[in-house]
This record gives sequence, structure tokens and C-alpha cells, in this order.
Amino acid sequence: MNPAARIAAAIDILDRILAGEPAEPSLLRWSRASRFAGSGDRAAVRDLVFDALRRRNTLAALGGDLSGRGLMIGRLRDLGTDPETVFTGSGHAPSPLGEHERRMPEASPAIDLPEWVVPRWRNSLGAQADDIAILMGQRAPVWLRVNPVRATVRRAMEVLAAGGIETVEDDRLPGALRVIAGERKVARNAAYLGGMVELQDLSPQLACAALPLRPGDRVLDYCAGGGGKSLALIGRQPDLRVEAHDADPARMQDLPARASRAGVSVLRVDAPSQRYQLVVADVPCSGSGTWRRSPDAKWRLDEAALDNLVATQAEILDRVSDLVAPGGCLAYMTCSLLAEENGAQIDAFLERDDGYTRMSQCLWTPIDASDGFFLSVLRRHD
Ligand SMILES: C[S@@+](CC[C@H](N)C(=O)[O-])C[C@H]1O[C@@H](n2cnc3c(N)ncnc32)[C@H](O)[C@@H]1O
Repeated sequence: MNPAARIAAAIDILDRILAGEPAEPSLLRWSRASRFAGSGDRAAVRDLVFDALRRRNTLAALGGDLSGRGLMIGRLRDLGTDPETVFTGSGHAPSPLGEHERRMPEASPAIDLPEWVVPRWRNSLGAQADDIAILMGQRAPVWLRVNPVRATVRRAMEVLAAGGIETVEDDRLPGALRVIAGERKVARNAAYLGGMVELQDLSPQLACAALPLRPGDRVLDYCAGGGGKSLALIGRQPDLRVEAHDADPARMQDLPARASRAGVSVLRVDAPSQRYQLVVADVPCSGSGTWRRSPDAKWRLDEAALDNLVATQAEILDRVSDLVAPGGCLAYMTCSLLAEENGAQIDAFLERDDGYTRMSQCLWTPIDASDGFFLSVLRRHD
């Protein structure tokens, strides 16, 4: 496919997404119906669609319309390319620009967030709010966590490099590697398949590194999902006894294979009833800190869904508060940047439950780390 044909494909997919279809199924449907498209075409079309969703308001303003065509016209203008050179109608290129599309719209600065989110975003992030919104319009870097059970950092970097994946270490955390070339090859690389590295963004790695852990501690990962936090914690302290729980056990189905690849063991528990030295609650959230990875989610979230998430988070806090041993810690985490899911949620919990003291609290953002990620560590009184 030539560049114009890829843009034409992205226009069709974006129109379906704007009509309400989720992004991944739309892309999959297009891939299945387009056997002629090679892997390079599929990756390029995916990038066009996701780039457009990340900066939807900006590109729609530049393209004069919130539609697949408007977004692609806006993207070309943003890149300094005259859209008429691409929208030619010849071959598989999109049809020529209409009269209204040819007119360059008056520049109006746009923030790439849903309108209802903007006041909450600014209220949560203060003076950095608009800069963070701009960073959320860019592609996310890929980060790896070296698993010390399987390899040294140097060895992991060598195995990755042998497969064409270049990485650099990061001053903020030993064992965190930023991928600077070959991102798409990671899942097929021997270092990944052999458990030397896991895909994990820098910010949750920093959060896991900040948790208090002692050899032999009993730890509960209460919202374990695929087990990213469990594995990161055992990587730091292999003598932990980690148990994983999730309200939806199917979410943990990959955990045994991931743990065995990493050379560690994690016990899955249906109904935790013991007391633990550390309980991690990596609660369901808006994902607003990861919107550059899943920009579709940014436009699909609505106020009612956010209210439901905030209520679920409060219920989880109330439920896990009794699972922490006296003197132990509760680590509340979200990949959100919104105060109501983060600091305000913890303030409200501490008002309801006087058995805890806040030990530390941190919000990482793309300005100082990578994805937006929140951690609050609370200590249960003896
Ligand atoms: C942010 S994800 C967890 C990601 C995971 N910790 C990781 O690192 O891969 C939140 C998880 O919480 C689970 N969940 C939702 N409601 C829950 C509840 N009431 N109790 C326990 N887990 C819940 C979801 O099924 C989901 O897997």
C-alpha cells in the first residue's frame, strides 16, 4: 500500500471509531478484510489511527471537521504537507478535497481531552496540566523491567541487542530499560521469552520500587490482573510469599505462564482471609495516565463511568483495609492522573478509617517519569 492508500484505510477505520466502535476491533476487522496489507501496512495504518486519536481535537480543528477525512487532512497540515497532494482520488488515494475542505480553518488552540475532563484535569495537575496534556498527545515509549532472577542488566541488554532491540538504562531506576529501537520485536525476543525482561512502563516500576519489602513478607496483590505488580515485587525480593487475587479470575489466566517464565511462583487465591504485611491494591481506574497508549479510552470514558470507578475504588479500599496485618502497609495504586481517583480517594478513606496513617504519596507524570501513575502507601496502626 502506498502512503495515500494507508491514509484512505485510516479514514474508514476512524469513521467507524467516531461512530462508536472501539478501536481494536475496528483495526482487526480492517486487517482481516485487507489480506493485501502486509505487516508494515498494518503497523502504519494503526499508527495513523492512534496518532489521530491522541490529538483528535487539534487535528479536527486543523482539518475543519471531526471525521476520518478531517483528522487526516488536519494531520497532513500539521506535518506541513498540502493535503491536496495526497487526496488525489487516483488509485487507492482518498477522493479530492471538496470546496469547504480546501479552506484552511482559522487556528484555534485545542486541548486534546474530552471537554468534561478539562476542569478535572486542570484541577488535578495545576500548572503542569496543559504540558502533560500535550505530552499525552505523543506516542508512549516502550519500557522493560529486567528480571534479576533470570539475568543481569548487561546480559539482558546483550540478548535484546542480538535480536535488533536497542535499549538504554535509566538513572532513576537500575534495571529499567527504555527501548530506543526495535520496539515491535520485543515479544519475539529471547530475552522476553526467557523471562529476562518484562514489558512494564517506568512509572509503575518506580512505584513498585518504592514499596516496603522484607524477606519472608506475606504480600497480597489484591487486583492482580496479569500479575505485573506481583512479578515486579518478587523480582525485587525473591523471598516474598506473594498471593494474587482478582475479582475476575480470568484476568489472571496468563499469570502462571508469566511467573514460570520469570522463574518465580505466585499463588492465586479466590477469597483472601489472612492478614498480610503488604496489600497492593492496583485498582481499576480511568487509565487517564495511560491515554497516550490507549487514546481510544480517553474519548470513550464518561462522567458516569468515572463515578462508578471512584465508587469501586472506595469499596476495594474498605475491603482490603482489614486484610493488612497490624503494622503492615496498604499500597493503593492507579494509572490515573485525576485527583478524585488518587489523593482525594485516599483523603476520604482516611476520614472513614482511623486505623491508618499515610506514609508516602507520589504522582508520576510524563514530565518526570513516563505514564501517569499514582501511589499512596498507608501504614496500619499496631
Ligand atoms: C488496573 S487492573 C490491574 C492490573 C494488574 N495489577 C497488573 O499489574 O497487570 C485492575 C484489576 O482489578 C480487578 N478488579 C476490579 N474490581 C475488583 C474488585 N472489586 N476486587 C478485586 N479486583 C477487582 C480487575 O479485574 C482488574 O484486573
